Amino acid sequence: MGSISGDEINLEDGQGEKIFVSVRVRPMNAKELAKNDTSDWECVNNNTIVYKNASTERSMYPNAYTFDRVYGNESTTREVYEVGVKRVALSVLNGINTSIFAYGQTSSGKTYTMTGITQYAISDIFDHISNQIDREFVLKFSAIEIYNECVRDLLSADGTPLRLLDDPEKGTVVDKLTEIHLEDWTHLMELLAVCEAQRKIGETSMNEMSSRSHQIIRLTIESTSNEFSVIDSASTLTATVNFVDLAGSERASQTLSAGKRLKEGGHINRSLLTLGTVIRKLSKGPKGHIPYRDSKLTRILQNSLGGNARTAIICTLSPAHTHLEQSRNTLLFAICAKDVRTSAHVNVVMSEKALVKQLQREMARLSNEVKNMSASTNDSEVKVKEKEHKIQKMEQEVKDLTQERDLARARLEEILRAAGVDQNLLPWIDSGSWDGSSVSGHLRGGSWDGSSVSGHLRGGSWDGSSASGHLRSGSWDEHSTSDTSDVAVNTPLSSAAVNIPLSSAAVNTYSFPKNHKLHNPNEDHYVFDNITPREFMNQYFGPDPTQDWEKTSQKLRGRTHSVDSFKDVEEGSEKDEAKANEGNLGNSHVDDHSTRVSIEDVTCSKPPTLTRSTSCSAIVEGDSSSSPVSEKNAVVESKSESDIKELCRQDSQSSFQSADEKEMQQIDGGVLDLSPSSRTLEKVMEYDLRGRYKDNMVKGTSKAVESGDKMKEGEKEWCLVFEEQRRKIIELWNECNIPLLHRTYFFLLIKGDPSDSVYIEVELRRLSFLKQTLDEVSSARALTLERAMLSRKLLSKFTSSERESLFVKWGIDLESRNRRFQLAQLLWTLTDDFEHVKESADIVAKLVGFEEPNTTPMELFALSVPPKQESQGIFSSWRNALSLLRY
Ligand SMILES: Nc1ncnc2c1ncn2[C@@H]1O[C@H](COP(=O)(O)OP(=O)(O)OP(=O)(O)O)[C@@H](O)[C@H]1O
Repeated sequence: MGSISGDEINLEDGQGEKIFVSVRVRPMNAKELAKNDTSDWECVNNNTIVYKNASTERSMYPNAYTFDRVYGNESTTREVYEVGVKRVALSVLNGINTSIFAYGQTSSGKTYTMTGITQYAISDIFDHISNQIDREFVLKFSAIEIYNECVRDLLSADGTPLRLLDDPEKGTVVDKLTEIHLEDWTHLMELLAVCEAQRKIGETSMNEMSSRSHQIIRLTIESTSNEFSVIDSASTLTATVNFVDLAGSERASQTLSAGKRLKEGGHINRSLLTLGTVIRKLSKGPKGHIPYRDSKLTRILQNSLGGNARTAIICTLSPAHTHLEQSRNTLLFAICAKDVRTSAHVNVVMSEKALVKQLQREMARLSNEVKNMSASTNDSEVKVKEKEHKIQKMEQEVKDLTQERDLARARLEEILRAAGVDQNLLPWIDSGSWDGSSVSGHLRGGSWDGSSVSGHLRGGSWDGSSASGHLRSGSWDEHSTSDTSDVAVNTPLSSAAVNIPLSSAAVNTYSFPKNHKLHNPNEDHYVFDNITPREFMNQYFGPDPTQDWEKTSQKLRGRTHSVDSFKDVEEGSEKDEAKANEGNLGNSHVDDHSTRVSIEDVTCSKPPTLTRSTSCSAIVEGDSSSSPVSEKNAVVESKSESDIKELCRQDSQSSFQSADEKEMQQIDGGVLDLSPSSRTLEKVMEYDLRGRYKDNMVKGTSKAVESGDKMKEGEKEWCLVFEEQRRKIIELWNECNIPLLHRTYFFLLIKGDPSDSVYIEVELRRLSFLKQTLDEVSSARALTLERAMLSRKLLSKFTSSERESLFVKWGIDLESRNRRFQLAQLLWTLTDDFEHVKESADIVAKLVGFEEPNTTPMELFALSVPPKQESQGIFSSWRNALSLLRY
């Protein structure tokens, strides 16, 4: 792939690469001018900014500061982007992780600058991609904010704080972060609007739209060559670009903060202080303790600051004398940042698709060489022997390659099948596969010089001698249960890199298969195509995470026991998150403590222990302390235990594959793992259960007949009830995606004895509660998107002049997309009837005029109006709300 900018930065200077630091001074704003404040700073050339009033005061601070670039108050964001920042940002296209930050005091212009920079950079990325015909690109978009030391997913309606996990290869990763396959510019604008609407902003006396959180927008770019003629190009490059808009440092006295704003300010200042300390220490060299872990911000940005990333920092200043101290602090930060070095390198990931193609190509080449050797006949006897020896070695190599190729292919097919991709579209289906054995025939008769093979292989990033070894020792091997689909060529890997969902990846990733033609997610499509919000979310945001009951319930608990490769490194503050998390749950979904305990029982993934009741029936025990029957322990018959062990083994083997696909494999008798599918197991269990249950019945009946007795009416009834309850349980298990392990235990141990009724009822209650919770979470998620899309639709009901006068009435800045979007959402919330939209708009206009100390109109509105209800008109609720507010 060609370089995207002429002036490439040299990555190999031995000491790493310096952060590109620029300073931008914004113009004086209306408030500063009204107070007759003076402007303190002047950019005397492209690199130096000086303090203008040096002669009037004696100060310990320097008066002139030099940086990679400085921009005066007349500069445009385009200029700031074009010089330096662009080069750093676009390195992502060459497989280098990059980060662009804006740092500065509140109201100094960080959001103003970063909004433009983000759009210019992504626009250039799109342009570059559209001009590349020899590589295929996959873009994934994600966004978070760090608010009051909690990490939130800006693309999810669920405000639950996300956890940070330490991954040995990727560093700190945000657990369960939504990642969306980015389609085009319109899609990007939609996503940025959703982020803007979701981001916490608030009014302070210094900035009426002050960002109260740090925002990180992340774009991951993977590119794979279409052509596989050169070994290097068979690899996938994958890298991320972060656009970081930090919250501004602030002084409570200046921002006149109190209450909520003061608390936010405290968190903001603390994390910026840690960022400052990290930068200061890094500027003295990477040795010694760097306190990355002291704040979520520095943990997340660790790679961008001292690790594998190319970084640019734009420090923004207010020129006003009132802010002199803050401006000097910003410049001191910038001075330290100048000396920080990162060690960016190209991230190459070899996807299995590339690997299969590469192996195939290599085998074809060997085949040709063998043919050529066969053609040569005038060799001496010694030389013929030598060649025969080489040929034997090569035969072995060919066998190895065949095996590796087949394994890589099988693995890829497995992944594609899981993603629902039509396998007929796979590139190698039609191409004649090369059969190693037929080559042996050629080899025997001819002569051959194998030296060129290893020479060729070693020339690339992949080397023939290590090909099979690399595969075996890499992150993938035939029996691996790892869900990583790629083989690393250079470490570290920046992300899993095939464009298909991997069932249990660290992030909640969804991207569309290459052949999937995605419609533009525009609101017309959504509003008029009778598509439900849930379908819409699934289509555009990927599979609903709430379908995965385990993950969701773990999220609800704020803690996980999952056995993934990450090390859980949560600290005190994250315990708070978990608490907050539970608090949320308590407010929204959970009515009583006992129910929450129940759900924990069901969701606990630590290996259950078996207990049996005195009635010889048993239950699954997730957490013995919370089980009402845990004291009644007894040993389960050994036969069942071995059954269970076997089932557990199969369950763990089956974690990657869906029930359907395994069943398919079983039927096909294919090359893949043939362990029984969960569905098959379920059938076995049903059969088992029915068998035992029927056995009991038959025995009971025959006994009854023998004794001339009739089966008691109560027993018959119980049998019917049991049958019905069992059916319901299976239904709920399927709906809540309950793991096979739990199902297995349950049905091995509950045999239909009347004394089991209590356990069955407990199971039913737990499942019903779980189902209800999952439904609520997923509809809340759908609702946010629905609002976002519909609000735009509603605004489009107005002519442009109507819209303008509406915005004027609403008292909002026409340029402020964020405000407009929020108000449009508001508008949508208060009407479910398009006829009333204009009337509603007037009411919004009134509401926006409503002032109350410490409460924004939006907050008031959120408090007073219930969420959209389906049949009952929200319009009347709105009117009621308004009358409550004495309008
Ligand atoms: N270079 C500039 N030219 C013109 N206006 C600017 C410039 N920089 C900032 N502004 C204006 O100054 C105001 C504050 O800017 P902005 O919200 O970007 O500050 P911020 O640093 O992000 O503040 P906070 O940290 O409080 O979020 C906005 O109204 C913005 O339009």
